Amino acid sequence: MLAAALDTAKPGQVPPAPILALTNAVKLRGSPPLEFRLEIPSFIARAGEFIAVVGESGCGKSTLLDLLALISRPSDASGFMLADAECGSHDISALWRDGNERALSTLRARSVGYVLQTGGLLPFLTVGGNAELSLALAGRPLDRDRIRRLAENLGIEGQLRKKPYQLSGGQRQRAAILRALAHNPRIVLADEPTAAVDKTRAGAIVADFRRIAMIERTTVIMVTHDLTLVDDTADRRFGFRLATTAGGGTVSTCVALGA
Ligand SMILES: Nc1ncnc2c1ncn2[C@@H]1O[C@H](COP(=O)(O)OP(=O)(O)OP(=O)(O)O)[C@@H](O)[C@H]1O
Repeated sequence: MLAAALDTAKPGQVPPAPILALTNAVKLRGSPPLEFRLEIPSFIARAGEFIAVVGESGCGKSTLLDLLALISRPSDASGFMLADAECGSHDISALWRDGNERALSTLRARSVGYVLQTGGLLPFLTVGGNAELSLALAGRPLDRDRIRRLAENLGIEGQLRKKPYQLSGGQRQRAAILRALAHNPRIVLADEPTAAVDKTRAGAIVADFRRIAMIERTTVIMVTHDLTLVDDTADRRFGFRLATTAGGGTVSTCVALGA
């Protein structure tokens, strides 16, 4: 795995450059005294890594993903960088500070893919149509060969003409992964992508997801409450350390977990 390769890199070998780096970030939710405060001292992702974010309900996993997806603005951050294939590095803090919604939404569409717990596919489009829409929203030319190849790798090439309601739960999640990868984003954020399927199917889906992302050199950041699901898959893991403030609020600190 990539992390293992990095750990054993010979002196002088340069690890892949970060494509996403968030430093000394804070996100506040709610208001005192029952405020929720998520602290992220350092979250760095490199090309092709599969990173698991693990934690109990309410610890801030979705809050973290929304920050990384450029959907939600950090309350504070000393650094926030996203490297885009087309235009190089972007200072995301500056884009939020300047209210540059246009640049943020372009980056979101081009550089980020999202897999939701229950698929999040548009119900009125076919599986193929959902994937094609990702390319269109990212401003990329239609590439049916790419979509077919990804679908074959995910074992759903026979489902491309079906609508989401005509699929099984596992097929729907595979279709959501197809949609998230279709436009060749640098990063795919997956929020409990296998929550709706049984454990055996979940393991197979995560393994296929990891294999394809590695081929594509796409970074995957996957949220799960089940560490065993990503034990053999993840290059690195992040968790959350929770503390209660005197006023009854919560401080959750996102920390790297040991290998
Ligand atoms: N709009 C809001 N106002 C105030 N607090 C909020 C708001 N939304 C979420 N929170 C609080 O923020 C904390 C983190 O929520 P978040 O959804 O990120 O947790 P999570 O780890 O993804 O949980 P789950 O696994 O249950 O989805 C929770 O304790 C929640 O109560």
